[in-house]
Amino acid sequence: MSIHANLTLKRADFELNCAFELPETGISALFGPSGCGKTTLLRCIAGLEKNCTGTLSVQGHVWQDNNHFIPAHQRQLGFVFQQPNLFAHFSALGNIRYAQKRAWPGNNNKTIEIDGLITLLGLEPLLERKPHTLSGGEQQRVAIARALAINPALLVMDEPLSALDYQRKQEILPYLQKLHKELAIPMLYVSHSRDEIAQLADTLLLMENGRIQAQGQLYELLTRLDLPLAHRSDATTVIRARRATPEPEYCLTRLDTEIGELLLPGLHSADGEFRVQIHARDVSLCLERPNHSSILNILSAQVDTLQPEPQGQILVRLKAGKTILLARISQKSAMMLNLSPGTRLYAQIKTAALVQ
Ligand SMILES: Nc1ncnc2c1ncn2[C@@H]1O[C@H](COP(=O)(O)OP(=O)(O)OP(=O)(O)O)[C@@H](O)[C@H]1O
Repeated sequence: MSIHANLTLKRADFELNCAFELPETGISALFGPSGCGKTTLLRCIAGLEKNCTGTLSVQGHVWQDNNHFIPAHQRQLGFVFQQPNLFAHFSALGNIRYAQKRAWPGNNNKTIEIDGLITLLGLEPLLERKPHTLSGGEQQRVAIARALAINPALLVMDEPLSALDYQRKQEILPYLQKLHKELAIPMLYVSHSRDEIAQLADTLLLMENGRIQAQGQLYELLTRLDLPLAHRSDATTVIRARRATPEPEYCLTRLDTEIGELLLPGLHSADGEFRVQIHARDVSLCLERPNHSSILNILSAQVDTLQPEPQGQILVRLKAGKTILLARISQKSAMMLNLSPGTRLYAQIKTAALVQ
């Protein structure tokens, strides 16, 4: 772990008390209800809250402890806000160069090359344009490049997509996925969107009422029944495919996953990690393998836990090999199938229900 934090901040009507660790690379998502303290925690990390006490070390450098408090401008941190806040009088390239002139010295292979960054974020056609001529998503891509151009030891993003409409979000997400794959920088990403987190995060920090409620691998925390995510109406399992192979004849993609082969609509190609989401409400269960079904994705699984939910529903936590899958079915169905922990069954998921 390269980032260690144990931070406290007391306000008249709010107390932050967060202890956590972040890995050296990858995206850690900070997720929690409105007002739980996510932005306050980021401000503490950035050194913007003078009354924040405790310890924080990033990549071996102490940013604060009982005796030291490194001021904000001396913390090797890149910050991306909800609004891009670009300098209006500079071009896109001017904004990036401005940050580059103030860049921290690199250490070994961790220096970020500006040309590579421009390519990674698809900025070549935009470089000479002024911010007011760019779309919100394009401006945000420039803002991300600017934050990375200072060669940060940690990149923090506070709901970077929240000001964008659905279409612009979909345009920018692949760039964030590329950053995630290609940059060896730890990123802390705040979002209200469970969907964004499922697409981007490796690690999850769940926050509630000023505290870190749980932290761990995204895949595990999404399916833990003692945590709130599994109980939301959009509860989901994220499945990692090792490879995605297009099948043009039916406009489908065959995914080679840890739980077997899955078919996804559309044509995708990937030789490496490729994620799909399976919503609990889209998984149906049967005791015998169906032979005459339109559903193409049929997995062998075993009931791990059953948990009754409101509205006559039941959450079924399934084990498919070593992978956990959630199914939300009616209590009546669970009773008719006589489900209990250990029951062997088949989980069915329509191809159209798989979400990339
Ligand atoms: N400058 C401030 N002065 C006093 N209280 C504040 C200040 N900023 C935020 N708060 C309070 O601190 C608490 C945490 O707010 P914060 O903005 O960190 O939450 P959040 O999880 O980021 O919320 P959201 O998801 O809505 O952005 C809230 O109770 C909020 O009202």
